[in-house]
Amino acid sequence: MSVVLQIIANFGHQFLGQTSDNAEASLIQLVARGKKQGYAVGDLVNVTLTSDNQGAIESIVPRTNLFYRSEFNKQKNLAANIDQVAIVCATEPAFSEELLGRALICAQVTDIKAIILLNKVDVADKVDAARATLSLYPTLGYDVYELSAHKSESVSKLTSLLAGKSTLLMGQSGMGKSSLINALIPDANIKTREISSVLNSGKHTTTFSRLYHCTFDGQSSTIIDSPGFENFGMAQFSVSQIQHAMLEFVPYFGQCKFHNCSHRHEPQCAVLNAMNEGHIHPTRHAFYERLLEQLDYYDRAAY
Ligand SMILES: Nc1nc2c(ncn2[C@@H]2O[C@H](COP(=O)(O)OP(=O)(O)OP(=O)(O)O)[C@@H](O)[C@H]2O)c(=O)[nH]1
Ligand SMILES: [Zn+2]
Repeated sequence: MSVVLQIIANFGHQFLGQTSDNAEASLIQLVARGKKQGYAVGDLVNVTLTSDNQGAIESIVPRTNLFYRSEFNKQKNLAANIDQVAIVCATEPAFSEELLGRALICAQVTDIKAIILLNKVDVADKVDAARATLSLYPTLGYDVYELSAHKSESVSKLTSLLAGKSTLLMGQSGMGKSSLINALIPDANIKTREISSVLNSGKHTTTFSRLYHCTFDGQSSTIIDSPGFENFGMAQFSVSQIQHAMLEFVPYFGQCKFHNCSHRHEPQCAVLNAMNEGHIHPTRHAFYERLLEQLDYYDRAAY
C-alpha cells in the first residue's frame, strides 16, 4: 500500500514517518530505497508500506523550502516545508551574534520568516546586555520576543506566534531550547521515548532534528526541534545572495561608483558611505566582510 507520510525524525540513514495531519498516528520506520537522497524533517514522502510500522520511501513530494547549512560539500538539513524559523538566544550564557546573524541570512535567502526569541529574561543582571545587543535587529525588520521558559505565562504568549504554523526552533546549546520545547509540548519527553523504543536505542534522539505535532490556540501547528549548533557554514550561497540578505544594505544598491562594487573597500561606495554616516551599524558591515571572506575561502579551497 502506498501512502504520503511526513518525516518527523531523521537519523541519517533511517527516518521516522507519520501522517502529517494526525499526531496520534503510529510511527513508521522508513528506509530510503535506491539512490540516497538528503531527506529532511518536515519532508513529505511517498511511501510503500512493507508492514504495520515499516515502509520504503519511493519519492519525495516537492518541497516548498529547505533550511540547511553547509561547509564545502557537507550539507546539514535542518528542516523542510517550514513557515518560519525561531532563533533562540538567551541572556546567559551569552549567545553568539555571529551565529544569529548567519541564521538570519540563511532565512532571508531561503525566503523564510525569522523571529528572534530572547529566553531567560528572568536573569535580571544579564538581561540589559542581551537587550542592548539585540536592539539592532528590530531596526532590520526582525521581531524580538522576550520570554522565560520557566514562566508559564510567557510560554503561553509564545504560542500565538506558533499557532497554525510550522516552526523550526534553532539555537546554540544552553539557550534553553529543550526547556522551551518541554514547556510548549508537555508530552515531548514521552514522544522522545516512543522514538527511542522504535529505534531500540535512545542515543540518537538528541542529536537529530525532530518534528512535534501540537495544537496552539486551537490550531494544528508543528515545531521542529533541531540540535544545538556551534557553527553555521553557508557555502551554498552566492555573494549576491548574501548582499541582498543584508537588508540594511539594500536601499544603497545601485548608488555605488562601480556597478560591481563589493561594498568592502571601493571608493565612493554607497554602503560604506552609509556606514560612515551612521546608517549602517559597523558590526554588521564587519559581519558581512567575514561572510565574504569565508566564501572566498571556499572558492580558493575548491581549486
Ligand atoms: N533562569 C532561567 N534558566 C533557564 C530558562 N530556560 C532554560 N534555563 C536553564 O538553562 C539551562 C539550559 O537549558 P536547556 O533547556 O537544557 O538548553 P538547550 O538549549 O536545550 O541546551 P542543549 O540541550 O545543550 O541543546 C538549564 O539549566 C535550564 O534550566 C529560563 O527561562 N530561565
Ligand atoms: Zn558599494
